Amino acid sequence: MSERPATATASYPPDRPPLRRVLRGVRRTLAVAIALQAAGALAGVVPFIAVTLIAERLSGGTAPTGGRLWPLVSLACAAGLAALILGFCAGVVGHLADNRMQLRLRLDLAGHIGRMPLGRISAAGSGELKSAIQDDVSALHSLVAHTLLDVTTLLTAPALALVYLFTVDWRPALLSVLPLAAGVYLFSRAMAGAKANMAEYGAAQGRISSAAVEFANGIAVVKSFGRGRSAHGRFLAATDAFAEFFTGWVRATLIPSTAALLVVAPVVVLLVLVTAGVALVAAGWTPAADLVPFVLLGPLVSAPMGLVGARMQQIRTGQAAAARITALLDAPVLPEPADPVAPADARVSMRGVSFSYDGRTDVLKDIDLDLEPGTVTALVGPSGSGKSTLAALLLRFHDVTAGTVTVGGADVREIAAAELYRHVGFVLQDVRLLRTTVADNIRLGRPEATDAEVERAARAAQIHDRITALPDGYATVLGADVTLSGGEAQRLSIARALLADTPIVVLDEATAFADPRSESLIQDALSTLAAGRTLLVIAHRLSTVRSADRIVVLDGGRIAEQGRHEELLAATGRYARMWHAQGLDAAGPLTTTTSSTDLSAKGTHR
Ligand SMILES: Nc1ncnc2c1ncn2[C@@H]1O[C@H](COP(=O)(O)OP(=O)(O)OP(=O)(O)O)[C@@H](O)[C@H]1O
Repeated sequence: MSERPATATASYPPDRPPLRRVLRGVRRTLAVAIALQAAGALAGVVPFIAVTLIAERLSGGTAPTGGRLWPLVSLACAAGLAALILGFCAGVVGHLADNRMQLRLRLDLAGHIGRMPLGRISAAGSGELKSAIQDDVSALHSLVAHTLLDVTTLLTAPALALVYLFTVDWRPALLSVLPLAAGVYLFSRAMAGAKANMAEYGAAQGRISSAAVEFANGIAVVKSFGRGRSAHGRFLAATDAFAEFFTGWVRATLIPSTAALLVVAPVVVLLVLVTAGVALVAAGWTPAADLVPFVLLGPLVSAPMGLVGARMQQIRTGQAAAARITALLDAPVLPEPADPVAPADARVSMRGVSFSYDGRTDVLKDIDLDLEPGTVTALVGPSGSGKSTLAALLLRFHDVTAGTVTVGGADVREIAAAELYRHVGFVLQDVRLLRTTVADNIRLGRPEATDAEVERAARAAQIHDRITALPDGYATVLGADVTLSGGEAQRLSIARALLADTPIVVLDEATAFADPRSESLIQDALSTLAAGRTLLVIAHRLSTVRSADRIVVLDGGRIAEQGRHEELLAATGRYARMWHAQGLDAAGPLTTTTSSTDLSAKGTHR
């Protein structure tokens, strides 16, 4: 990642239109493809011209000789062959440009996403990122490899045919322009308001897909409350609204667009030219022999117009994809320090820390907090009080809006990312497992770890027995061969953190989804992980953190109180109220039946 340019954004000048920006670096190759395509399209018209000349000579009254015709036949064949070869070469060069563009865009997107704040990446979700890297880049394929070349043909071949016809006789030449002019007029009427309608079309499609996702995600919950039938109400409303909008749009454009296609259809153009041409010949304005080129070449002038609508649609789709890609490439990245410093120890300190997601409302305000090496600090507080956000700042998922977060005396913004994650590890609720072997999943934080070290970490995390029961043990590929339960995945992520052996660990203590046995295994694994490390734990159940070295109570983004469990209980403040509200007494759980093992119970702290 560090070998890539300082920022991908710098190489995508923001003042240029998105399409120009994504085509950066392949514009010359693309220009060559377009030139080849134009030459091929022009060569493709030559056989028609040659045939009209042959017809002229055959009908000229004098007996044609082979010597006068063969050069034209040869010219027609050679031009036809050249058109094929040039068209093929244009296609190859266009696809080469497209390949290079796709590869570069995907690398740039991957590199850029790698440098974006992790918090922003989690918020975007895998769907948005996948659709930019995969779908939008693929949408540009049609544009670059096909549409631009097709448009070149649509513009060049009719132009040459028209120029030739004007050199023959301007009167019928003017006639052959008429269907094209009528087609352009009708087509522009059909396209009136297309921009606004396309925007509404995209928005309506978006509403359908979000309603569909919501429907699919929520169906289990909604059905379990016996409201299965109403679950798809929003989805149906979105599809109905879309159908209504689309029908209205089609109704308004159906007549002009059908008429546009009709007037440029080759058979219609032919009939118009023959009728008007015969009238011109009958009036003595045009020699009869001159009609041949018009009959042969006239349809070539207008027929491509029929393809314009589809090609314009592809261009719009490509432009929209380019806009989404450049918007992602413009998303701010976390700046990497120019002169990185290394943390001296496992001490964490926050001073005057405030943070805002939207730049308006602070979700953390003026936080001062110290985590002493080898101690357990629990973050507690109501939902939305800022616990996860505070932990995310230590992991540098986001940068603080004000104040500083230091690790071992160094500001996290001054520590190189790789160095920071050698010091700070995490086990979060939402465990992400890679589609690779169990062993490689555990090795993520220390790729050079031996098999024995991987197994030792797995044993300590209480997951070894489960792994050996998998079809290929540690070589089992997750996701493909087998899927782990939530509790198992969390123990595997604890094994990962144990192997990475970072002196500081951020832990989102979440065992709510686990059954009592799994929870007790997780608690044992967490206790092993906690031993000797600086631990910041987001605690949802106070019973698990009562022997933490310090409990910090967050409320509304501020530290409301902090201290040891007994001190906070004695203070009869917010913590004491939360403790009692969870059905606990001074000694521990009153009503919970889950494990009483707590995070610091087994730990021998450094
Ligand atoms: N990615 C985000 N974008 C915008 N606002 C966010 C984002 N994540 C959290 N928030 C907001 O920040 C505030 C603090 O949220 P946070 O998740 O840190 O609280 P929490 O104490 O961890 O809550 P919980 O216990 O429910 O997980 C909340 O108001 C939340 O809505």
